[in-house]
Amino acid sequence: MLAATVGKPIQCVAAVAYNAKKSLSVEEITVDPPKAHEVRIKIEFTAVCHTDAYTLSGSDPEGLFPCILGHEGAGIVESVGDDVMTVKPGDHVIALYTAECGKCKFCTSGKTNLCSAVRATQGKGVMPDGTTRFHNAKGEDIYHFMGCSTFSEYTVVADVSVVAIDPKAPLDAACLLGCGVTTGYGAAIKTANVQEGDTVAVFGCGTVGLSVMQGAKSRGASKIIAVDINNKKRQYSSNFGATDFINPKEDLAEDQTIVEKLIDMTDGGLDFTFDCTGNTNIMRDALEACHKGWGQSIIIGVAAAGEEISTRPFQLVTGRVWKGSAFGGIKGRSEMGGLIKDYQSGALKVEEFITHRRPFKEINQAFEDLHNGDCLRTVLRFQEE
Ligand SMILES: NC(=O)C1=CN([C@@H]2O[C@H](COP(=O)(O)OP(=O)(O)OC[C@H]3O[C@@H](n4cnc5c(N)ncnc54)[C@H](OP(=O)(O)O)[C@@H]3O)[C@@H](O)[C@H]2O)C=CC1
Ligand SMILES: N[C@@H](CCC(=O)N[C@@H](CSC=O)C(=O)NCC(=O)O)C(=O)O
Ligand SMILES: [Zn+2]
Ligand SMILES: [Zn+2]
Repeated sequence: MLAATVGKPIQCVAAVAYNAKKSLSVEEITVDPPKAHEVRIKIEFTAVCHTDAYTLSGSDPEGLFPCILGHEGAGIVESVGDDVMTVKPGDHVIALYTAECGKCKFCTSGKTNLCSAVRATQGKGVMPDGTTRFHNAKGEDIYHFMGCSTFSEYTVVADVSVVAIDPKAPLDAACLLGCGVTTGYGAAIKTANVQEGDTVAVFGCGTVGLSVMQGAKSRGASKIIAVDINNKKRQYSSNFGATDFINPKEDLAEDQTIVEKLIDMTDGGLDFTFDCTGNTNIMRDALEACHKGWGQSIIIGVAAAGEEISTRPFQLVTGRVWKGSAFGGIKGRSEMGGLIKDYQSGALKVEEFITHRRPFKEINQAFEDLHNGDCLRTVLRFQEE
């Protein structure tokens, strides 16, 4: 049965980021109906990813204000615009910040999960027609974010930016597949394509890094070394498959660098390293800890505007490879079903990342949770209990 709201604007709660470095304003906004090739979703659960905090910090060159942040969200389709063929009202869905149109040069290349269909307008905070579906009580426009804007009870996304999932999958866990878990797991099993016996080091043991570890473990990596400056991440790392944990602030001999320590531990360096911190000095360490001749370092962390990476070109001349990974190299619409199945079969841990739960109105505390060291993900619920 169609909702009574179909074709009409909806008033609902959202968290608006009016300025960088300021708390979000939890307020009532208006969400316009979806236009052609657009989908309006009732978000049930959303989590806060480190990238939301990064954009709110003002360090994102694409950050626009006022906007509605959030890109780890799951919910139920309320209505669809004309010509939407892939989802229908009532479908359980995950919003996708990496679209998949299936038709563009990128999608048809077979070489990447990046898609160009809506990326340009997505980066400008608007829908593909150049306008926004969000307005505040003063009638002012509010920008979209990463094509998702899940910090709103209702959001509108492009039809290429949403995937329907098995309705039996709990949406509070499924929302984490919208970014963190998929990103790390995919980086290990797709971008790096870790093989049995490989040695792996993961810098940064948040949701993304821990998900890399579980991907590497699923492939039978012989050594998975977790590196983090926060000792609270030691136990989490072990839970997600790490064989070793190093805190560079405590576990290095005098005058020993983390690179030297890792090379010592692995007979010359690692087959794969992953940066999951966004720190460009760590990215260099991660590359230089790779084995001469074949080691590959995958950059996942997002660095602030103006930051640059550097190393001696000799590091690459002698066979180390520097790569990046967005959304784990996963194609959201064609591959999410497989991840949901892995989660349902118990092969992929997802719920285990939910360390905190809060009602949506506590979203600002959820950003604080993120910086408190013991939080992997805070899941926010829209439904009052
Ligand atoms: N490429 C992509 O598609 C995606 C990229 N990202 C990016 O990935 C990164 C990780 O995200 P997420 O897991 O959510 O973030 P978290 O903040 O949860 O995890 C980062 C971890 O790195 C640790 N850390 C910070 N500095 C260092 C250091 N110098 N050495 C070792 N460890 C360090 C942090 O410790 P502490 O607890 O003390 O802060 C924390 O445990 C972010 O930069 C995020 O923006 C996220 C999703 C997708
Ligand atoms: N606007 C940012 C882009 C930061 C970035 O690299 N984002 C990742 C996803 S981070 C998710 O939590 C990504 O997928 N990048 C590919 C893309 O097309 O954006 C900046 O400019 O720094
Ligand atoms: Zn994210
Ligand atoms: Zn495409």
